[in-house]
Order: sequence, then C-alpha cells, then structure tokens
Amino acid sequence: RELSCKEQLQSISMEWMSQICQYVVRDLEKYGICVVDNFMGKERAEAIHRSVVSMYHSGVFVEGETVSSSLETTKNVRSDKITWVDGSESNCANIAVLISTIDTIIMNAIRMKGNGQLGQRTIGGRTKAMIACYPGSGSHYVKHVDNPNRDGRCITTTYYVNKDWDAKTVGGLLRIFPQGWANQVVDIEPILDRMVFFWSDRRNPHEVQPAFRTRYAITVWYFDAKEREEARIRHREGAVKEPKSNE
Ligand SMILES: Cc1cc(NC(=O)CCC(=O)O)nc(C)c1Br
Ligand SMILES: [Fe+3]
Repeated sequence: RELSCKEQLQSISMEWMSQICQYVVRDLEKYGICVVDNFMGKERAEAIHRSVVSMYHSGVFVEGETVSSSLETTKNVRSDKITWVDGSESNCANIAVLISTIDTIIMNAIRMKGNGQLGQRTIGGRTKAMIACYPGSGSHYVKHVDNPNRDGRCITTTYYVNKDWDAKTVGGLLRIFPQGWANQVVDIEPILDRMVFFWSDRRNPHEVQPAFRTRYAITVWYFDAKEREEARIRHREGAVKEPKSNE
C-alpha cells in the first residue's frame, strides 16, 4: 500500500532533518538566504518534475498576475504562467510531500531556535504552493521585492524541478541582490531538487534572468503572524491592496 504522507515524512531520517534545519537557521540569520541541494532526493524530485510537466500540458496554468501597479503590460514585467495548488489536487501527491517537508523544516527550525522565533519572526501560516513556469524564449521576471509593503510574507521558499539545467547556455538564473552586501549578487541556478529559502522583504530584491528553456519553480511563502494580522486589519479598512500572489 502507498505509505501515507505522515509515514513518508517519518521515513526521512531525523538526522537529515536536523542537519537541514541547522543550515536554514544559520544561513537565514547570517546571510538572509539559504540554498539546500538534494532536498527531496532524486526519485521524488523526478516524480515532482513529471507531475509539474503534465499539469502544465493539461492547461491549468494561467498568466502570472503582475504585482507592480505600473502600466507596463504583463510581458514586460514578467512572463511566467502560474497555478496554485495545496497538494490535494490530482497528480499532486508528490507536491504534497514537498509542502509537508518545507513545513516541517520551517517549524523545526523555529523549535531549534528555542525562542519560538526565526530571525526575530514568529511564523504563522503560509500560502498554498505556487507552481510557476517560464516558457523559455527569453521569459523572465524583472527585479522586485516579494513583500515590499508588509503584506505579512516573511520567508520565500522556492523549489526547482529543472532537469539538466545549464544556465551558461539557457540562462534563467535567480539573481538576488542582498541588501547590506555592498554590490555583491547571489546567482542561483534553478537546478533539479534545489531548495532556496530567503527573507521575502526588502532585504532580498531578486530577478529571474531571461530563460531560453522551459523553467519550473514551486514557491511557498511563510507568514510572520503579527505582520499578517496587521495587514489583515489594514486590508479590512481597505487601505492596502493585497497583491494577487497571496492565497
Ligand atoms: C508570483 C510571484 C513569483 C515570484 N517569483 C520569483 O521572484 C522568481 C523566483 C524563481 O523562480 O527563481 N516573485 C513574486 C514577487 C511573485 Br508575486
Ligand atoms: Fe519574487
């Protein structure tokens, strides 16, 4: 019988889990960015890749909503296609395990901190998983901050499912411009089974450079409980326009 999600998670050795959590805590607090390779293991990563490709071909992806209010057309700001999943959809069993794994890492990283906080943030809730596809032929996403105006999102987690990706020939780098690092940039190749964690606020402006091959990424945003509550209150008063990317 198929192992339940819970059993699958337990099969992931606790040792691996605590190793990853130590990296996430240390790197997020020291650099604001953490990159973890071989996050789900090759078999599961390839299964997630197959699921995402078949979902893309089934036509459930839609044009990415621009979050910038400027009059530019969508094409100039970003040209990805997206779909939101919670993991219960058909063909998403492996994505459900990915989401549960990220949840477990974030929750254990906070527990490890002991003060119930990660980078002085109390994590409270998350979005669904947004699967993005950059259809190649130069599709990109201009430099932006995920959460410039305190909408509640505090950690961006992005998982890549691109097999045999070579950025030297097909581009598609995630380039982060970490605030406070002088003019250094962090270039991250969107390779299969790579997980990236970074603060969603103004500390990490980032862009997706033009990609010349179909490029998939799965993103989940984790909320800071207090900031999210404040955003809800402001939103109820109608002062804040919620960007589309929040579920
Ligand atoms: C919908 C949406 C997606 C993203 N994704 C990226 O920045 C690219 C990450 C990557 O694929 O390497 N960012 C924002 C602010 C919104 Br909104
Ligand atoms: Fe972004």
